[in-house]
Amino acid sequence: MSTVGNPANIFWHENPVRKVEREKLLNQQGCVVWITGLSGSGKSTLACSLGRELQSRGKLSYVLDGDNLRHGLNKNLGFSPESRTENIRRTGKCIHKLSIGEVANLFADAGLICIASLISPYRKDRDACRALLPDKKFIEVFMNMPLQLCEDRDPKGLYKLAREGKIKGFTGIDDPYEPPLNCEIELQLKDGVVPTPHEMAGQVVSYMENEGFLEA
Ligand SMILES: Nc1ncnc2c1ncn2[C@@H]1O[C@H](COP(=O)(O)OS(=O)(=O)O)[C@@H](OP(=O)(O)O)[C@H]1O
Ligand SMILES: Nc1ncnc2c1ncn2[C@@H]1O[C@H](COP(=O)(O)OP(=O)(O)O)[C@@H](O)[C@H]1O
Repeated sequence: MSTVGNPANIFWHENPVRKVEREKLLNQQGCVVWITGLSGSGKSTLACSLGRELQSRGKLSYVLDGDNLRHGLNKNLGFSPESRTENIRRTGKCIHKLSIGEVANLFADAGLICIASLISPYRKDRDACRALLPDKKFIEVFMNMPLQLCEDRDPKGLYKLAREGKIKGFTGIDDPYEPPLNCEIELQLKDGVVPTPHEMAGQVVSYMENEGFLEA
């Protein structure tokens, strides 16, 4: 009888190099910055700006972008509620698909600052990713931009297609986005103006500095 997939026959092998040692080497705390928000709200832009800012401070980060991962790791996934959940967190039903939450957790364990940028519309999925990580190592950043702004931007023309009924189940149009209830950072308009990517990245970096993530 095959024992493949039987957790009873799988054992944890301890790595002699501990996470704190890796963090000391990098002089930073491994963590996940999880950027959530509507399509077009600026997630990828913030992820890039934050990555650049951290790099300039000598901090090692890596971006996991939903759109990009759907070209590779998760290319067989669609946008049904089940697929979105699978994209973000392995449900255990499908052994071939990698969960971004699990991957982000591995990056954080490696000592990196993992920047995950996904719509991640469902609260339960984000909370499940949070639960994968040690306490306070999951920094949820909510891109709280109005739907109208995202739709006006529509850089890929997807909102237009969704309004025309040519894409079904589009987040914010005919599929829900559940805003976070207790995120660490909320980014929003200031006096009706969108902060620059640099300003937004600065807000995240300030939080990380204050919370001690940028030193071992
Ligand atoms: N139905 C539907 N709803 C929402 N988004 C859609 C859809 N179909 C395609 N796209 C494009 O896919 C990008 C979102 O992928 P994600 O992996 O971040 O989505 S999710 O977290 O699994 O919901 C998203 O990219 P971003 O604009 O960068 O968010 C869209 O370009
Ligand atoms: N802070 C910002 N100020 C002005 N334009 C922005 C800002 N952030 C993003 N944009 C623009 O909005 C569009 C969508 O941004 P993007 O980062 O692709 O969003 P998402 O990853 O959430 O879909 C892009 O054309 C981008 O240049």
